[in-house]
Amino acid sequence: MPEQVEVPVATASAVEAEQAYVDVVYARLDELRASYGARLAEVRRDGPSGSPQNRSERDAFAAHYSDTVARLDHVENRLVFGRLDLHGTAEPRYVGRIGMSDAEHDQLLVDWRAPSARPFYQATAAHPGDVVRRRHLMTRGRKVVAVEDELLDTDHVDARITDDLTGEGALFAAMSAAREGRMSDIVATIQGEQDAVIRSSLDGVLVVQGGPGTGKTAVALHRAAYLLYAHRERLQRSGVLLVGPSRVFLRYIEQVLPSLGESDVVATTMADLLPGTRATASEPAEVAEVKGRTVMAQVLSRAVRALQRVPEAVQELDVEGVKLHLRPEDVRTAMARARRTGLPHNQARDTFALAMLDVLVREYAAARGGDDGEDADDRAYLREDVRTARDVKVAINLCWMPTTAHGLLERLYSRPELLGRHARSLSAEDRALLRREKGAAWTVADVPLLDELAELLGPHEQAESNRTAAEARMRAAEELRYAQDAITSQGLGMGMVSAEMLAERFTATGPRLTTAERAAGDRTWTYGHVVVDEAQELSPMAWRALLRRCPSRSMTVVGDLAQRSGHRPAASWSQVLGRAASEHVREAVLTVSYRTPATVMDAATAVMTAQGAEPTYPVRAARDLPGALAVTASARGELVATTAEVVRAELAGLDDTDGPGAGRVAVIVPLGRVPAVLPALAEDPGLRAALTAPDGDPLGARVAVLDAVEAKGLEYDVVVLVEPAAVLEGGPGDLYVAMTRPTRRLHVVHADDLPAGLPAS
Ligand SMILES: Nc1ncnc2c1ncn2[C@@H]1O[C@H](COP(=O)(O)OP(=O)(O)OP(=O)(O)O)[C@@H](O)[C@H]1O
Repeated sequence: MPEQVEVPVATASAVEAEQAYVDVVYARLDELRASYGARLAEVRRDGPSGSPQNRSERDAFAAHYSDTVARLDHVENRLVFGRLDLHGTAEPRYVGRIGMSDAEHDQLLVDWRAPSARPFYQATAAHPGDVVRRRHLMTRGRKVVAVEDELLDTDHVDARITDDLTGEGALFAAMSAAREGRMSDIVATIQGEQDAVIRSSLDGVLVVQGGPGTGKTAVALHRAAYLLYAHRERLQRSGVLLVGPSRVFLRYIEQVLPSLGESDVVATTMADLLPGTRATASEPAEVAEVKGRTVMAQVLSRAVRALQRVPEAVQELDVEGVKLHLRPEDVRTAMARARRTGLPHNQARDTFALAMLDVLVREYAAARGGDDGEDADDRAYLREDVRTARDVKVAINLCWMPTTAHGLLERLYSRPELLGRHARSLSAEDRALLRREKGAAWTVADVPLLDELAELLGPHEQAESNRTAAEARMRAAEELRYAQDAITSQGLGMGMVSAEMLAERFTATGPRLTTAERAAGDRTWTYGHVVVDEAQELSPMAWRALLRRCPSRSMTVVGDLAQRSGHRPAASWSQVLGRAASEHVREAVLTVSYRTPATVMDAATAVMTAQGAEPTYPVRAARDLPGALAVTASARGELVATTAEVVRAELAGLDDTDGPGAGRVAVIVPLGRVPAVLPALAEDPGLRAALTAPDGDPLGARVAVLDAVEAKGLEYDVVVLVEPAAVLEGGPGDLYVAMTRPTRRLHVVHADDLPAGLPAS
């Protein structure tokens, strides 16, 4: 196992030769950018005028050109990273971020996702296929700084090459680079087992599991990019949904897909899944657990059904002084008819109301002395009398009450007698956990329940029209701004045309939205593929919400059961997935950790094993580093001061190795302690600047203070882990997550005893 990074030195002439090729590719990139940029400018110069049809076409072109320019801008870094020399062809094949041809249509670069790029990731000494030599090009900016060769021709096998790792020099350089607070792509160094997952078939549920740092997130993102490339027709129309554990995590990964040339993916968290609902409150884990149980689906379904009520006795209704009768048997018949439509509650109400009106109008007509020969106009008047009568409206509503998901869930939570009636399968203690005041903010665990209710209820006309009106107002304001810009930029105006007039013309064509934009705003949108990261955290109710969005069951589910929060370990993926575990599920395992040094990985495994929570999948660390694990004991009452000292020393260490200000440190503290520890550390003048997050971006600070749940999925050069015994109180998974975040060094600071399995020094 190599101890430190060794980028093989290639001959100067090889670097020079590759530089010449790389220059050609970048020159072509510049040419394409300039050409698309010019076309975009031309379309924009024509400005927002002309017929709605013209405008709509121009908008389509403008959107296409600006997408292409953005795509070309994003692939600047490491545009070319590989070369294959193949048996039987004199021309080498270059592999890069996107496919590119020169002006004569000769291929300059093969897209990494194309079938012909596959040997770059898959060929091994044992199975070289046609590959004689694989070359990794390491670049900084547009400059080739090194090349690394692997000879796969069996006559020249390099003894160092194993079947496990390809392009070790490039790989170790990537692994050891100082972290900048954002994930980068791994396109140049994808390993064989990862490539197999990335290119696995689109159909069915693929569960990708593996220990911390095995590249699950990286693989999930590259797979999304691969699927969009290989199945563009199918996925461009339906879209791809990516669900991550937190907004911070989504920011952490946000650059990866664009750098792979893909930006049309809807990325969200469970908290933000339901358009128009913001889940901002937090709640105890045991409350969330009850809300996540499958039985809640039954509870909600009963609550909706209870909105459909048959009166016990005949009711008298007054219509224009005439007494009509609402009979239980008529209500029952109308209800049966409405239920037979199979429509959600609010929509089926129309059928119910019409059927009831028919009965009442007949009685009304008879009471008014009319007969069957009455003409259509008369009947329409009679019907209108009945329909608008207050008594009738109230009675029909009482029998079939329209409502919103939010309103109903709020009533269930705040009225114990309602919950008692509909949630008999929950114990009294569990029901008490669900209780909350009206008007309290929503939590993440509420979102799947609201979504389930929205599905059962369907849109509520009044609530919906309020929302549509608000959206229309926003859109109108946007159109007005656009029109004002157009007037200013083209010197229109001068009393001839007002922004309002222009805006009115624009609205005729409506805004142009990408698939992702349309999908993100539509609760009922069904996606062509769904990727779920940190999937071990999702409740059965959350899976139901995701499955509704993916009827094709084409999903990539990524996670690690050992990293699950809380004290209820999951024995298997089928237990976690619940209904999502259909016969289409297939599992893949990633086995090598590219993040955490072996010493730290071994310590984390030992701690888990000592807690009786041995990790599900053994992980082999790709490397070790000297001094990767340090432990500092603190006097009780001086924990923060000791932590501050340790953090300062770690920052100084990074300054020395990577240059002033480079590298990131995370201080991981027990659940609930961030609000106390962060300001206390910030009192240290040596740390204040490093703790400051520019623009409030938590990933922007050089030193982050967070708990294990917030740290999920993230990584830092150095992790200072404060009081591991208390972190363990959140469950063994939390400590496992916390210990496996560093790429270089874990520094434990403790005043309490260390958890079993963690060596004292
Ligand atoms: N083939 C690779 N080449 C270079 N770096 C890699 C490769 N695979 C993974 N990495 C790096 O390893 C680190 C861990 O990857 P990632 O976050 O995807 O792992 P994970 O399995 O999702 O981890 P966790 O379960 O702890 O969240 C990242 O920095 C990633 O870029």
